[in-house]
Amino acid sequence: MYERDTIAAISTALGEGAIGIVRMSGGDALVMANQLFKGVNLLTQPSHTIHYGHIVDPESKQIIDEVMVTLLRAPKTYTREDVVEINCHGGIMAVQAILDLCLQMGARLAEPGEFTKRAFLNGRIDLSQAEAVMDLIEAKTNKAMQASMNQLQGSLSKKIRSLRQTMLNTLAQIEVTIDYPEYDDVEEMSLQQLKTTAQAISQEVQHILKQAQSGRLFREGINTVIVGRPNVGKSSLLNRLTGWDKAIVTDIEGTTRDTIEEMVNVRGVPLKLIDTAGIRQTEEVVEKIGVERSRKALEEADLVILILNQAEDLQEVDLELLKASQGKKRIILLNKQDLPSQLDRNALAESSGTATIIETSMLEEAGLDALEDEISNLFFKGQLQSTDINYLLNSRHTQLLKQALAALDEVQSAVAMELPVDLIQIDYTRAWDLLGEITGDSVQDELLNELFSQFCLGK
Ligand SMILES: Nc1nc2c(c(=O)[nH]1)N(C=O)[C@@H](CNc1ccc(C(=O)N[C@@H](CCC(=O)O)C(=O)O)cc1)CN2
Ligand SMILES: Nc1nc2c(ncn2[C@@H]2O[C@H](COP(=O)(O)OP(=O)(O)OP(=O)(O)O)[C@@H](O)[C@H]2O)c(=O)[nH]1
Ligand SMILES: [K+]
Ligand SMILES: [Mg+2]
Repeated sequence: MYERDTIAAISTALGEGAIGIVRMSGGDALVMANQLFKGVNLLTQPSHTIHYGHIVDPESKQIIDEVMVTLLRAPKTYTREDVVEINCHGGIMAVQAILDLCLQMGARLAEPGEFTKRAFLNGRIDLSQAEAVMDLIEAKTNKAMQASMNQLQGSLSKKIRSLRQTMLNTLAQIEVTIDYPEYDDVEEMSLQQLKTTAQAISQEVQHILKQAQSGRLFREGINTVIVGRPNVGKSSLLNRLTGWDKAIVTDIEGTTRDTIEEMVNVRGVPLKLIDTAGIRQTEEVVEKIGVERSRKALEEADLVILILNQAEDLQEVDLELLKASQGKKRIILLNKQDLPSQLDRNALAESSGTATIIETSMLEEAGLDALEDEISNLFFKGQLQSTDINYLLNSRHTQLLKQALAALDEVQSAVAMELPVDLIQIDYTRAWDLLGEITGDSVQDELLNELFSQFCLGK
């Protein structure tokens, strides 16, 4: 069924490493490798064995490298095809030379992700699992890695399949209602029931989308932007949280000219911390651009840390920033507590709403614990534990889920309008299909087959 050509690629990072792997997959992988390998006859060796020997250029007879060759016969392999892995010396020369020899033997250079694509095409993993492999490779935080591992093990697929199963049951009943009106015991599939299922599924889909939003935060780090007027202590905060003097701190206003990013881990919460140029009216060209970037960073933030200097009274820019950050998750710091207070707390209360206010002194390193507590509270408060971050959605998944939601909405309003069942069924089936595209399960014909196999009518 899977007579695909044999592909080859370097499967380890190019660069100086101790070992590099050239991997081949396909029906001719073993034969090709055997032509290059001087050692035992690979063709007669059992599967899942590893063999010491040399790679020799069959034309020049030149020894290219001393290697270990792993032999994996279909179907218990990564791609479900025959796989050979040539473990050679690291660096660029040996792996490249051995890859070239594989290509000379007739293998084709694999496209990016093609081994994993074959794992999908040959049915070992589904689409969302294949996508998880890519996420795993790109994971930058421990939590991100756990999340993609969950996905790789099929958590999203499992969830989607169970939703589709529920929908399928409803569809099956409708089908019977339409085609076999004489079965009056199943004819009771009321429109109301259809609506209820659509509602339930729609809630679940919304839940997945919401969870995934949190998942994204953990995968990429929470975009945390430090804003405030010049000299309030933004760069000082960045340095305190990162534990080293990443940003320049001086008593000169406008020291930070451009946004500075650093990943930090606050009580297990990964933050992409962004220090910005102090916001003020300026005609200075470079600073002006910096201020623009600060405002943009504020707009894109998942979390805003707004710093005020409590040794001065609130200024227009402070009020403007309080307003601009209103709709966001935010924490307000009253910095420079070591200095006499000048800030009118009542005026602040009017503009700060329900935001948490923390008193700090970067100079004396005071209030940082309270800040870390608050950050971890904001993101862990009951709803989010690392083990819950099951779903990693890429934009394809998100699109499909949103489209499915729209279709389910249509179902609900069609029911409200008392449209005929077979019309409503179209939207319902569309939602079912859209969800199926996430796992790669959706095929139109499949719907009918499944319906019949599920709902054995005995005719
Ligand atoms: N040398 C090497 N290391 C590697 C990989 C690889 O391809 N080669 N992997 C590449 O990503 C990862 C391991 N992932 C793998 C996933 C599935 C199978 C596999 O053979 N699955 C079969 C048989 C399982 C079994 O024996 O029980 C299957 O699911 O049918 C192999 C590796 C990480 N380390
Ligand atoms: N007394 C006192 N001084 C502080 C405190 N935090 C920061 N400073 C000082 O205030 C000055 C400005 O600090 P920065 O961290 O550079 O301020 P900033 O907000 O990054 O300033 P810009 O980059 O210019 O916008 C420096 O001299 C710091 O040492 C504090 O809590 N107390
Ligand atoms: K400064
Ligand atoms: Mg600064």
